[in-house]
Amino acid sequence: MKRVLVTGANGQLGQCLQKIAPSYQEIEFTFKSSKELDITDTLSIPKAFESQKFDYCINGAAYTNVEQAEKTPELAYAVNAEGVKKIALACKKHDVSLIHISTDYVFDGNKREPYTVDDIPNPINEYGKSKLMGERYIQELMDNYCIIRTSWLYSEFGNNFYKAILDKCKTNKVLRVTDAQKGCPTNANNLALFIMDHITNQKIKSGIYHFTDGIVCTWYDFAKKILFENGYNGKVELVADKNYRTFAKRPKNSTLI
Ligand SMILES: NC(=O)C1=CN([C@@H]2O[C@H](COP(=O)(O)OP(=O)(O)OC[C@H]3O[C@@H](n4cnc5c(N)ncnc54)[C@H](OP(=O)(O)O)[C@@H]3O)[C@@H](O)[C@H]2O)C=CC1
Ligand SMILES: Cc1cn([C@H]2C[C@H](O)[C@@H](COP(=O)(O)OP(=O)(O)O[C@H]3O[C@@H](C)C(=O)[C@@H](O)[C@H]3O)O2)c(=O)[nH]c1=O
Repeated sequence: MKRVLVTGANGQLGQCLQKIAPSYQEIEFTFKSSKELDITDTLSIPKAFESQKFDYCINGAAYTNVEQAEKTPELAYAVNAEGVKKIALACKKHDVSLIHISTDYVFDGNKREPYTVDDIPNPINEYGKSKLMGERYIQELMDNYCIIRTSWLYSEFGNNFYKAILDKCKTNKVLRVTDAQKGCPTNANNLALFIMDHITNQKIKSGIYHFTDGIVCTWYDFAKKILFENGYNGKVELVADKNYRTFAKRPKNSTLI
């Protein structure tokens, strides 16, 4: 019987993991929401790790609001960098293997081809910088870890671009979506399965991995697909808008391979 602790359990990935957990009878999951285990809180971390011996910790806890991170970066760093450091130290102390999720936004987007794990990160926004700092802490402190970079997550859970576009379709006749960035939309349910495959088969060694669903497109292309899948074609007009205004800079190309 393997024991797995999941942080950030009520987030998008956390809920995908909760959905598939019953099909892993040989694994005992402990799901902790942000209220039950705050990864920035030096007291709540030891409490969780001392409550029982875990084999794995899946860190689904993160500050993921890319726009807000520009305005209050200290909150993003507290969770994505210092919080991750605290989790890494606890995992090391209790001999727990850490599965941590990182992002395509650690890259600057200037490369024309897809980014490999050997490419050097150079984030251009505060969210990406804070996530890279989290990665670096894990690499410095731990031997037994797996950092999985993924991108453009969507699912039936949490907040994501797919749901934002669907919400807008309910009220807007015209949608403006940028075609100035390309990347790989990834179903968070597939990421959850990939993580569980790692745990059940112990196939991959410590290090950094890239996981996506493999299809490269722009946000505009993705929005087009979302409209099509949900019967909004012809009902809502989709306009490609290179100049869609945002607070945070985003990489032009954050395709992962
Ligand atoms: N969403 C995406 O498109 C992508 C996400 N990723 C990465 O994948 C991982 C999962 O993302 P996703 O599930 O979409 O993110 P969500 O924002 O949906 O979930 C993150 C969870 O972390 C929790 N959390 C925030 N702060 C803390 C804290 N201090 N202590 C404990 N929990 C906390 C949140 O709780 P609360 O709601 O209470 O704040 C939330 O439940 C993250 O590491 C993210 O950086 C990578 C690429 C793409
Ligand atoms: C909702 C919307 C967004 N956009 C633009 C804004 C932005 O440039 C791009 C993406 O929009 P969002 O702000 O929803 O997505 P964003 O928060 O940038 O998504 C990112 O989240 C973090 C957590 C990650 O790790 C990344 O992989 C990525 O998924 O699309 C439009 O052009 N029109 C719209 O109607």
